[in-house]
Amino acid sequence: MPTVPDNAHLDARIDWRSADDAAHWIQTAVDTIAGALARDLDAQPRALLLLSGGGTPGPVHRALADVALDWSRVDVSLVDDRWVPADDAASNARLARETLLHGRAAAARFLPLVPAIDPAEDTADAMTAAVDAANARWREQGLVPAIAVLGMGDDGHTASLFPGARGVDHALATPLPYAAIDAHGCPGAGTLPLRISLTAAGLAAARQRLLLLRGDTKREVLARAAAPGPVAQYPVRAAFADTLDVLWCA
Ligand SMILES: O=C(O)[C@H](O)[C@@H](O)[C@H](O)[C@H](O)COP(=O)(O)O
Repeated sequence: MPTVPDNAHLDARIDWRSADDAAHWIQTAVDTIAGALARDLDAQPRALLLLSGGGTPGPVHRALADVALDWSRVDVSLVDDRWVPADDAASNARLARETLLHGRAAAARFLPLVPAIDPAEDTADAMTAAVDAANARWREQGLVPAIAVLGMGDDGHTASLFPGARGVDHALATPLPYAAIDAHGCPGAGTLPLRISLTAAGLAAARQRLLLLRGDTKREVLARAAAPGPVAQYPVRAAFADTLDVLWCA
């Protein structure tokens, strides 16, 4: 079992777990997420699950879909999404629908962040309206997320909080759960710079945060981020609220 990296001055608030192999990593992630949902479903009528996008979480979502939960009482929403149509290959809503929302989990209620995009509408206005709607829904739904499942880029971003992106300073300071991000010029955002993202407050609001990491590069980036420093330098630091569960595998 790989041990916690000896070069990692991990903050006491990081609960680091590493898995021997991908199968163990997936099952541990599924058990953690399902446990968080079951805990909330035991205590209240509904539970809220927040998912990220990217290339890491798909296998976990697929395995999670088979878990025997009362999925009809689960709301699934997103940590962040790209400002693309819901059927776009880059859409995190599409990723959630394709990897989680089938089988047993098809009974869950999905709450997207990005509405149908009207090309005739001013993009900035449309994104502002979508963020306002996501924040209003969060307030009206009154649900504390049972768990936010996070990823991290090699630049130390999580959600869509890219270092140096327009809107990140606001997202790290606002008490609202979602914000619009313009990551033009941020390599980590690739060709998808316009985002709606959980803010630092949104990340902190979740009862639990699970950061799923694969590979040595991400382990090293997290170790650097775990050292003291400004959140804006490594925005994954915004997820260090209270406790951050990290699950890593080579
Ligand atoms: O919309 C997104 O891209 C994600 O929410 C983002 O925060 C992702 O978790 C990281 O970029 C890591 O992505 P990988 O899993 O592809 O490394």
